[in-house]
Amino acid sequence: MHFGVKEMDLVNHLNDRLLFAVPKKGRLYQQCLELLKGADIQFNRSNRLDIALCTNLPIALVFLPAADIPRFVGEGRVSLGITGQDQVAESNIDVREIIDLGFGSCKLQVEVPENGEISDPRQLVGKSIVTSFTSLTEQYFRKLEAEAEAVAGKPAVNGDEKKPLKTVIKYVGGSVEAACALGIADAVVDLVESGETMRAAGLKAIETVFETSAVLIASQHPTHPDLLEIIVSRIKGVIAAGKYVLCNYNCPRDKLNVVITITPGHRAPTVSPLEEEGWVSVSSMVEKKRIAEVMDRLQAAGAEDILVFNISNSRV
Ligand SMILES: Nc1ncnc2c1ncn2[C@@H]1O[C@H](COP(=O)(O)OP(=O)(O)OP(=O)(O)O)[C@@H](O)[C@H]1O
Ligand SMILES: O=P(O)(O)OC[C@H]1O[C@H](OP(=O)(O)OP(=O)(O)O)[C@H](O)[C@@H]1O
Repeated sequence: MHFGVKEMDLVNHLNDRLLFAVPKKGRLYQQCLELLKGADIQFNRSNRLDIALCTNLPIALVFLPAADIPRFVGEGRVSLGITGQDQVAESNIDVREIIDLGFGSCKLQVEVPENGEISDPRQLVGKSIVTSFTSLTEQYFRKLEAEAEAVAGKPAVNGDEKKPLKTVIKYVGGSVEAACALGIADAVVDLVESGETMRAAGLKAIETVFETSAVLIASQHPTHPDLLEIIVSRIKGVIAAGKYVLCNYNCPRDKLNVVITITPGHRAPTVSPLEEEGWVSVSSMVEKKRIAEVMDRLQAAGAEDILVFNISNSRV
């Protein structure tokens, strides 16, 4: 971390500000910046400085590794943060998960050599596993070992944390996939999105340990609760705006009963009379991923002039 002299100056200006932790690089970085822009959280970040004061709100952004953000937020001095749900679960730290941000989706999976003998995670009990997620991996193998004991008819305490684990779990900080090829692991537990990295390393996934996406987290005791609520509702608005589109169409009044069941809207659709006798115009929010199917159904039900608009921001 680069807390230089300038940052020490900045630290002295932090007392009256809500601290908001954002990943300093990596997979979540770019989308976090877009989210902050959407929520109109403006800041200037000097080159290589990991603290930036917001210019339009009493907030300071702190740029930290995604893996460390749950700890900073859990300690309470940093009130808000964005990181992966995997990092929150791995850290075992008590923070409030506020909203699933819908990006950074991937799966923490058990990966083994594509052409090897292992095809079932139970074959890995007692073997060597390499991962950056040692806590989640240990929990997973504790459960697996307890199940194996139960099947063997021995008394099994489900996931007993005091019992030594037979499976060896080793930590590496990155390039986890290389561990099998380098002969230090029988399997790895790592994040998979497209599967390209895994396939390039000659590995295949045999089990999912955890499904994750980016999440907004808050400290249990935030320093500026009122400001926190404002930021949270701005971010919720940006996320909702990205999930929905606005659908407008015209239809004969006698078809209204049918079409509004297709576009019930967030609360209710807006229906306005048209100048043409017997016709109405309907406006309704629709989930973006369902819009093509909704347009098909509207057309089949007699709607005309169907128009779809992006929503740039919202408070719903
Ligand atoms: N391939 C991926 N697709 C989507 N989200 C991912 C992917 N890899 C990681 N993530 C999410 O991003 C978080 C941070 O991962 P990333 O690998 O970017 O961390 P980093 O170690 O801080 O960055 P870097 O890998 O550049 O050192 C992960 O905990 C996970 O929630
Ligand atoms: O399934 P894919 O789409 O190929 O993505 C998966 C890869 O992405 C992440 O690493 P990243 O590239 O962020 O670098 P890292 O290994 O340094 O963490 C993850 O650790 C995998 O290696």
